Formats: sequence, C-alpha cells, structure tokens
Amino acid sequence: MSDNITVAGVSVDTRHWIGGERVASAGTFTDHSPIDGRALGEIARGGPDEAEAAVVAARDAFPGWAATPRADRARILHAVADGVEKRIEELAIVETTDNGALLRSHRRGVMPRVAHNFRFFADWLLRLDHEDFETRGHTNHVGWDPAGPCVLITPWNAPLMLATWKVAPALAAGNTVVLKPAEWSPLTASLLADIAAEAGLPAGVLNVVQGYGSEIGDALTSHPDVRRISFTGSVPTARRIAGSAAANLTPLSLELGGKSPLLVFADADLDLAVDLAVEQYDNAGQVCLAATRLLVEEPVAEEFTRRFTEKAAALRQGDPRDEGTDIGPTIHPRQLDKIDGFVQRALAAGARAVIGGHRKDGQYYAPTLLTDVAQDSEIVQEEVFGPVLTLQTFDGEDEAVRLANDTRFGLAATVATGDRERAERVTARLVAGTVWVNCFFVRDLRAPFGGSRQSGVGREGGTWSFDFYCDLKNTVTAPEGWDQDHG
Ligand SMILES: NC(=O)C1=CN([C@@H]2O[C@H](COP(=O)(O)OP(=O)(O)OC[C@H]3O[C@@H](n4cnc5c(N)ncnc54)[C@H](O)[C@@H]3O)[C@@H](O)[C@H]2O)C=CC1
Ligand SMILES: O=C(O)/C=C/C=C(\O)C(=O)O
Repeated sequence: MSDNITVAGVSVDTRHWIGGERVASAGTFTDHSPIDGRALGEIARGGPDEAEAAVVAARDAFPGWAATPRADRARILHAVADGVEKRIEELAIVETTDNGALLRSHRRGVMPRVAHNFRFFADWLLRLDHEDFETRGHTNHVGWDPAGPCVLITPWNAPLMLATWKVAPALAAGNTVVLKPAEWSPLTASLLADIAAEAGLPAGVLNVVQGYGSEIGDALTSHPDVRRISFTGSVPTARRIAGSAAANLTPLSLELGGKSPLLVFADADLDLAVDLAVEQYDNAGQVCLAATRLLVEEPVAEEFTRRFTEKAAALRQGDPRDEGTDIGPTIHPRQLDKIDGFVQRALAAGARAVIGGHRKDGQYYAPTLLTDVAQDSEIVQEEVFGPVLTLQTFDGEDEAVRLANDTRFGLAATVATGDRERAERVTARLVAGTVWVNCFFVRDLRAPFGGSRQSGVGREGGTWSFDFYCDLKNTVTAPEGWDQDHG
C-alpha cells in the first residue's frame, strides 16, 4: 500500500499520526468520492492496537503540554490557524472530493471557520477568568486545570469544521488529543495533523487514528487513561459510546441529531420564511441543525407551499465543485438507501411528494417536500439526514408549540413571525438548544451549542468548552493570620 494518495492534486498521507510519526496498519479500507463513486485510495484501518498506541502517546505527551504556559499554547494554536489559512484551497478541494459538500462553501465559509476555531479558543484561553470571591475573609479562586488525554470522534457531514470545534478547545485547555474522523471522510484530519506539526505542536499532543468506528471505537472510548470523550454523530452510536465510557466514568460531551422545526406564523414575511425553508436543503440536508419539519400556520400554508415549490425548483443539483451548484450528492450509497427508505415508507403510508421523492443518478437525491404526514409517523419523528422536508399545518401558537416539541430531539428551532412578542412567547416554550428568530444558522463560538433531550449532552462553545475539557478547581485561601480553631 502506498503511504500517500493524491486527491485533486493534493498529497494526503493515508496512515495514522501517532506520537509525531506516521504509522501504518496491516489492513486498509477504501475511501470513495461521493461525487462519482470513484475510489480515492486505501486508508489505514486501525483497531485496538492503534487505539492503545495513540492513547499512550497522548498520555505521555500530556504533562509537557499541560505545563506549557497558556501564552505559548495560544501562539501555537494561532500558528495552526495560519497553516489552515495558507492551505484553504487544498483543504476545500480535498474535503469536497471526500464528502461531496459544496466547494464554494468550503472555500468561503467552512475552511475560514476552521482557522477561526483555533484563533477563537486560543484567544478565549487567555481571557478565561472568574472573579475571585470571599467567604468569611477567605478568597475563592476558580481555575481551569487541563484534564488529560481526550478522545474526539467526529462525523462526515462537516468533517474538519466539526473536528476542530473539539480539537481547538481541547488543545487550548492543555489537553492532548486522539482524533478519530469518520471513515466516510478521513482525509482532511490527516492534513490537519501535517499542519499542526508544521505549526510546532509537540509530538503526541495531537494524534489522528483512522478506521471504522466499530473496530477502533470501543478501544478508544473504554480506555482508562482517557479523561474526556467528545462525540458528534448518531444517537445509537452515542449510546454505545456512553456505555463504554460508563465503566471508567469518563465525562462525555455528545452532539447528536435533530428533527428541528421551522415555525411559520401567518404574520411572517413569507418570502423570508420560504428562503429559510429552502436553505434546509444545504449540504443535501446532511446537517444536524436542519429544520426539516416545516410547520406552517393554516391561512398561509397554500401560498407558502406555492412560493416554496417555485424557489426550490430553481435549485441546481450537481457536481459540488461547480460554482453554480446548490445541492451536491449524499455522502455514501448506504446513506442514499437510508434516505430513500424513509421516503418510500412515508409515501406508502399516505404521504404526498410536493416535489422530489426519488433518487437521481449516482448518489444524488432529489430535494423532497412531503405533505399529508402524521405527527406520529416515522418521517416526522426520525432524523433522515438527507434533502427531505415535511410540511404540516397548525392553527395558533399552542398547536405550533405542541407539534414543534413533539419529538425525542431538541437541537434547534426556527421561528418566522412579524410579531416580536409572539417570538418571545413561543421561544420560551420551545425545547431546543438554539432558537433562531427570523434567521437561520447564525453561529457564534461565544454561544453555547448543543441539544436537549436526545440531541445531546452538554454544551460546547466559549467557556462551556473549557468547563468540559478542564477539571475545574476552586482554591480557598485563608486570610493572613487565620486561626482555624477560633475563626
Ligand atoms: N452531526 C450529526 O448530528 C450527525 C448525525 N448523523 C446521523 O447518524 C446517521 C448514521 O450516520 P453514521 O455515519 O453511521 O453515524 P455514526 O454516529 O455511526 O458515526 C459518527 C462517528 O462515530 C464513529 N463510530 C461509529 N461506531 C463507533 C463506536 N462503536 N465507537 C466509537 N466511534 C464510533 C464513526 O466512525 C464516525 O466517526 C445519519 O444518517 C444521521 O442521522 C451522522 C453524522 C453526523
Ligand atoms: O456549523 C455549525 O455551527 C454547526 C454544525 C453542526 C452540524 O452540521 C452537525 O453537527 O451536523
């Protein structure tokens, strides 16, 4: 097996990155491009041995990195961001080739955010502070101590963006990392290892292991030397990871799926509401935050559907490398089958496809809108993770809130209304980690990000990330001359 593959002119090392060295595995798996199904190359297929080596490397590197002054850690993370910025074009084309999301988004939105993730957490580290407070003359000082080796397991829908959301704060906090990217999109994590090494990150501080989650995952998540596990992905995998972590009581952060609603009230700016709805097809619907349930107030439902259909018909589906493309392929034939399975079962149960409802050539799925769906049906309750929306109508705020909250998820919600007071009333009643009012996907790393119910456990972003990746320590210091016996 060759150690490198060339993807769109960019050389990518296909081996693991452990303890500052490239490490091969006896076995490999084939990585395919969703654009045309073409095999991109063979990737190292790690298992328990590679998991053990990576955790040991992270454990050995931990004392040195934890003791590195904050300012030096921050400087290195900024150097990583510089490296990302220098390679935005390469990262963008490799990511698009590997996961099929739009090249223009990767170039102009996603990869700049990757760099920002490192800069943000480097800067936040330097201002991380808590006001001291007094208890009967004693000073309480709260500090954030590095926790130790962290295992970070990440998905394929926004591979480098979502990985660096975890890698950057974990490293900033003084922890060491074992990153396992998804097997359907393994490449940019390997490039990140190169960039981090060039930026001066010491050996063993960031390790990247490749392979199937089912083969390497358990060894990583059940390892007794791992101090934190952060996972983004599906609920069934989260359950399994939580089971492994339970044996060692390893703290977990889980960012899981969603079935988020978009509530369109009759007083909303209907063109804005339609724009928000059509945007849910972004990344072929493979976005955890996507508002896949359109809930529209009865009096405007017909007009909303007419305008939505018109706007959606203008979406251009095709090669994600073309500047004019709006929707690319789905990630993998298995994901395509899964999406189509949901849709065909919904149609068989009586749903009506206003648009789409079928596969297209290759790994593409037609943007789909289904109506005549029951609240308790699979298509309304389960995460499809494809370009598939449902539309239901409601009559008044109470019914809107009831439908919106009636799933096992609680990641996000969007409210379209022209009435600010209604927005406040409705928002207060929604179960969601993030609510957008008359907007969608406005993101800020200072905000807590995460889900309620089965959409996740914990929040990441700003200080919340450091709270998770650190052992918080309160130091209580007595005043000069304190006499413990007599106060
Ligand atoms: N951001 C999100 O909310 C995401 C949600 N999903 C949902 O999950 C569904 C299935 O997608 P999958 O790729 O199968 O998601 P998944 O949850 O199985 O995979 C996500 C990551 O978990 C790893 N993994 C799998 N089994 C593991 C184990 N036993 N221990 C440790 N790590 C393990 C995978 O290798 C990958 O890196 C999607 O259709 C979608 O509904 C998938 C990806 C992202
Ligand atoms: O881009 C963000 O801020 C959040 C993205 C999250 C997902 O797309 C996900 O986890 O699926």
